[in-house]
Amino acid sequence: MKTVSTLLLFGATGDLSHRMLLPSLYGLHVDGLLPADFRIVATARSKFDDAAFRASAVDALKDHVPADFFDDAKAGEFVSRLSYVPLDATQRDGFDRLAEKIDPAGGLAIFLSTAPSLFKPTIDGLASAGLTGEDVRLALEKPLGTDLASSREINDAVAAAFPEERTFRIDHYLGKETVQNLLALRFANSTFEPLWNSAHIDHVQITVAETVGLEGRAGYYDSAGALRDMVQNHMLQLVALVAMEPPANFDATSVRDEKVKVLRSLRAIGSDDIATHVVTGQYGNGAVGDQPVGSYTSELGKPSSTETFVALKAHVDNWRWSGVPFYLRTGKRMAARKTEIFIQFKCVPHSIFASRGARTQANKLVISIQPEENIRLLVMAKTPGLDRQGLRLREIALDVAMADAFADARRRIAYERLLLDLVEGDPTLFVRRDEVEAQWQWIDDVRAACREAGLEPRNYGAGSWGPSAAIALTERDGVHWHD
Ligand SMILES: NC(=O)C1=CN([C@@H]2O[C@H](COP(=O)(O)OP(=O)(O)OC[C@H]3O[C@@H](n4cnc5c(N)ncnc54)[C@H](OP(=O)(O)O)[C@@H]3O)[C@@H](O)[C@H]2O)C=CC1
Ligand SMILES: O=C1O[C@H](COP(=O)(O)O)[C@@H](O)[C@H](O)[C@H]1O
Repeated sequence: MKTVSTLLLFGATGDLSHRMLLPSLYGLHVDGLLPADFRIVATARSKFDDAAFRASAVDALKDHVPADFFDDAKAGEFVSRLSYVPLDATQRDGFDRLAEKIDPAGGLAIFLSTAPSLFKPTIDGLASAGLTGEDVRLALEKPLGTDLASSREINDAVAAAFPEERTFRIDHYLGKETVQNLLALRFANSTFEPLWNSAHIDHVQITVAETVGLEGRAGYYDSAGALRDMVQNHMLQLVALVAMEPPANFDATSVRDEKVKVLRSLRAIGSDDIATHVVTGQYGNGAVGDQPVGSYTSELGKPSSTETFVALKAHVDNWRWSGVPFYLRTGKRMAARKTEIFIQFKCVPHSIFASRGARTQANKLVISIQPEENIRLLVMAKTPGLDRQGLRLREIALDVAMADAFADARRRIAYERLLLDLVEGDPTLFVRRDEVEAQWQWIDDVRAACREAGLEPRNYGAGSWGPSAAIALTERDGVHWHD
């Protein structure tokens, strides 16, 4: 696919645009990665002219770009690429005016950073203004539906104007450097892959813990909950990357073909499994660090049974992963911000050191995605000495901090990579329709089973690691969460 010369940004005045998209585009501009003639046409309902929107974009950059990366002159150059067209996406008449701002010959990437309820009217408006031709590609932000049925409706509306190869579904976790590094770790090294299976791996843990609460998104979050907000998309993508077979190439079809096989192999959780496989929670009063924090319902301002935490035991039912539990947990207002993949290997089959009184522990691989980005392999080593009182072994860490290993590389916002791939037409790090639908299928089954079993969120103190039942979920298998 060719590089396009225009980005059309819907929802340009919104939070995501201000915090992530404009700063990412600025980063690409500063690094010289945008074509010289590249233009960004921004749109939303608010009444700005070009100059006023550019001024608001500079303000957003000042607020959200790290101070040592913000530069007045560069920001001025960057915003000269921007123009603004006020438009209500639910009204067809504004789209022709929008089309006049766009050079069709250079190709167009459209980014919908708006509520999903606007996707269909927006696509209809784009089609009526001739903005869906073969040089046009469309990127969509999550949430892509609230269940499989609504996700299919969105996908059908998109497919009516944009074929799959021109549809770019965002999961911003795929834009994170350390998430991509998981693929490098697995498939650019010969060390791990022979061990990456049920013969050598005891279990996998994936944790996405956040310290933040609702952050001004109460309406959306209360209707979604942790299972749909985080597990349906980001966490299942992490599961797919950990569990997939080696793709033949690092290209969109090969990678996504392998991911979808994993997603389709997830074992459905039924209502009889709920007690042993799912724990949900909602935070009560507590403290994150030394900051007192009110309960979810006090933040929300009304009673709610929405889960702000979920822990699950999942299985990938295929040859490679038979019998290996994948423990997943995510929550708001937890003790620390931590996104981590933890691989627990099996113990050595026989310890030659046991007769000398030494205990061995199984190896562990800890892939920290954020806020620290590092890879740590925990292995056994002999404690130095003459062993007069018996031989002692100790767990030591082979530790690589990405920030040290790649000290000269700027840490980028995930959206920088995704926006550049959109502009250049590389869909490898975007989610294909069959993946999204397989993810929804599994989540719909979990939700139906939770309803049938009458599962209610348990209370956990803000600033903790979730309800104690989440600890029991793994402990009954003899497994401890890696905190
Ligand atoms: N913020 C975040 O961190 C994340 C957001 N998302 C998703 O991305 C999408 C955007 O999120 P966010 O920026 O936070 O939302 P906001 O509510 O902050 O922004 C919504 C944007 O849509 C515009 N808009 C609303 N109604 C219309 C309309 N009828 N026609 C044209 N434009 C309209 C608004 O501008 P105006 O009022 O001027 O029209 C604004 O620019 C949402 O679906 C959200 O769930 C996903 C992941 C993270
Ligand atoms: O998509 C979402 O992700 C964020 C967490 O993203 P991260 O990059 O900070 O890990 C989450 O806070 C939000 O609720 C969810 O919608």
